[in-house]
Amino acid sequence: MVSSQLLKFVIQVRYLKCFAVEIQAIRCSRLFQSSCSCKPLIRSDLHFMRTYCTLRRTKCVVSKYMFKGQMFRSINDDSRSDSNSPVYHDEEMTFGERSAINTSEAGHVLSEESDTTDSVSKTVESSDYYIVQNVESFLKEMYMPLKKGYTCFHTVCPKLGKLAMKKGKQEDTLYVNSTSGYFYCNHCGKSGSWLQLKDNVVYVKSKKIKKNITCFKEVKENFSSTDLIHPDIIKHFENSDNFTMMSGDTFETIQTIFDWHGIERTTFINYDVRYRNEEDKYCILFPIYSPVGRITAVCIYSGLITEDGDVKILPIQTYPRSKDKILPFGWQQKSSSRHSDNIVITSSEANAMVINQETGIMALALKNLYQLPQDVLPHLESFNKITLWLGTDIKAWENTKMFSKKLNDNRCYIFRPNMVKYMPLETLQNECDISTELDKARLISHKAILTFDYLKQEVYSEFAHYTQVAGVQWSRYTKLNQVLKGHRRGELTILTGPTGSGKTTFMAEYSLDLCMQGVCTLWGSFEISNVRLVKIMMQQYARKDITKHLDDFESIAEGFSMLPMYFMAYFGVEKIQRVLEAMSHAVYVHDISHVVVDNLQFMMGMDFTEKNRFLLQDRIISAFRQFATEKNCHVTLIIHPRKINEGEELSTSSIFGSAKATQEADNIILIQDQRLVKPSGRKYIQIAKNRFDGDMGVMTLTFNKESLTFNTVEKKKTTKKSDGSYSSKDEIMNETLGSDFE
Ligand SMILES: Nc1ncnc2c1ncn2[C@@H]1O[C@H](COP(=O)(O)OP(=O)(O)OP(=O)(O)O)[C@@H](O)[C@H]1O
Repeated sequence: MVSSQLLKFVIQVRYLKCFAVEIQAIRCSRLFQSSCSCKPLIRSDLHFMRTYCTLRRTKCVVSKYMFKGQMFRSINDDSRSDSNSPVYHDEEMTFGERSAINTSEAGHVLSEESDTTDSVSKTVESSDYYIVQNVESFLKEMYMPLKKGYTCFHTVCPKLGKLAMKKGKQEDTLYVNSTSGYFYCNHCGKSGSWLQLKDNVVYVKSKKIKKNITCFKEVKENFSSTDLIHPDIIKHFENSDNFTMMSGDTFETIQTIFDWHGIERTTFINYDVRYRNEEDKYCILFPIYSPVGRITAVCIYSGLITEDGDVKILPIQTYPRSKDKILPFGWQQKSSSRHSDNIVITSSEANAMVINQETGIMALALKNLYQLPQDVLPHLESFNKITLWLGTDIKAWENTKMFSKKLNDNRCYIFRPNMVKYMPLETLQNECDISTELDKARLISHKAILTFDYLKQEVYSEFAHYTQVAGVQWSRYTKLNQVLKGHRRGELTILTGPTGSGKTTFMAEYSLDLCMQGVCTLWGSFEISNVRLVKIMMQQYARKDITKHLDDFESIAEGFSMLPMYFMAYFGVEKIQRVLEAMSHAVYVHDISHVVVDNLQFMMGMDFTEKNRFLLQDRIISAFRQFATEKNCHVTLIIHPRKINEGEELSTSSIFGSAKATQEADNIILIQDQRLVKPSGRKYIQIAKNRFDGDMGVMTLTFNKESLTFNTVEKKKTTKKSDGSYSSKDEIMNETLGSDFE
């Protein structure tokens, strides 16, 4: 809500010395509290601007039009300088701001829709992550002391006086993430975005007497807005008992059901784990504390022994059910840890407890193994050694590399594939020493030249886990798995098809399928609004027409909101630079591993000539290619095909632009739609390029109009005719082409 109220104004600033004219755009939510239109400026606002300019050693001239509550066009922008109509600074506009202006100015229907989208999904705001490059200079300009940590700058709460600034005690530290600008203040317990930080620092610094100011007034407290425990947690805890009350038999049964042999009863007690008996079902409640010792969630394991003597484990439930990221388990041991600068990050509550029980080292268990929330980074700043023990397979290795980068490679100790055979609990159960295993972890090497010995284990692991190396498998498109083998990080996929052939609809389900298996996805839907896209995806997610099942909307929305699916807050033509910035931001903050851009033509803007448009497209494709490789993130681009003759099938050369797109892509997917020329014509997906192993093929789809989903059609396999066509209409055919693919 606050961010939607953020409106921007432009002030003209004249430097005293050189009289050069500069535009300074400042955001300040305090100045504009009304939702869509600006309130006239008042005296204190002017005072604020004066202070800001004094601090920046600049002179401020406020246009009289500001008092009418209008925003002004930049005087540097000749084409706009004489107009009085509202304008926004493209690169500093948040989604909320832009929606407001779009609705009023251009008639785009974004603002209303964005709220609906937000209720079921997460929108990656354009915030001003690009300004984050200026974190350091901004803090210096504000005369804030500065120390560079592993992931954050350490400064001091702006409310504190000079003495505290000098002392820089840990309890007064303000952490500012050096990549995203996200902040956490130890003194106020508040956390928020870079914009909120900037806004508040300027505001607080403008006040001479700071005693009565509420620092970060409009910012919520970290991890929980109140001291109150969520009713869901209370409800579950009320009906539960401490492990001290548990009989020996029950303890043994629980150990058998969940295979927790080796974890001592005192360990459960130390972690304040509770249990509850529901008829023959045992529920174990793990409280999830915040780093500041506040209970934020409860994670419930349930299981039973059936009459046949089989163990049945039920799905793990976490309450409160919220789309906010769940913090890692294990902060409750922060104060009692025997190694204050050493921590292990692992994969489950049991593993975290075993590490702590056996070594005294604090261990955290990530709730989602594919996401490391940036909220925890400031709280990990004090640890000089972080050991990542996330798993023993290729997927865990990929996540380990990603998290190590995020946490700072210089302090992360990791297990390369095959360095450890077991996870901590299994290690204990196999009577191996946890400390000895932990000692095997190594820093990620930065050497430019590597020996074969160094790579050997990794290479072995790639051979040994061939299916995992092939990537995440689709659950709805098993045929796609046969051809593409899986969805891998770091690749570029191009999807093209005739206009209206269902590119967006197909890609929505394709990405949703992956996302439901933990592939964190970012959608850049420039062609259709996020609301329309989410509507399509929700139908596909629920596999039914929601208009006919409106009563189910809430439960479908709840499930959908749990998916790691994010949306770029852009619509229509957008600058490639901004899109790449949003993508980088999302990769860092939300650990995105799949970005979908629909479609490339919207990145090209309008001001290109026939001559340079191929050049422009080539540059854009190169930029996405580079992004995919550098960030180890899969990018899928939807591109319109060039005009083809009626009835002609698409091929790799039908992709709009020069040959660059097809060269850069790892995978090319074509939607062939012969229904456009004859009513009985078929529609199918053709894999026209597959760099991973060269297999190509076609997959016929049937469309379910109710749920907007595609079903693959399985029919008899037939052979390819000499003219290259297929003798059967519906089949999947693989043909190995070898590796001469470029
Ligand atoms: N296989 C199909 N059979 C019939 N209708 C389909 C099929 N696939 C998609 N549609 C419908 O066709 C319409 C257009 O689909 P979609 O927007 O996905 O196409 P597109 O190729 O992305 O369009 P554009 O060329 O405008 O980008 C939608 O209403 C969708 O529900």
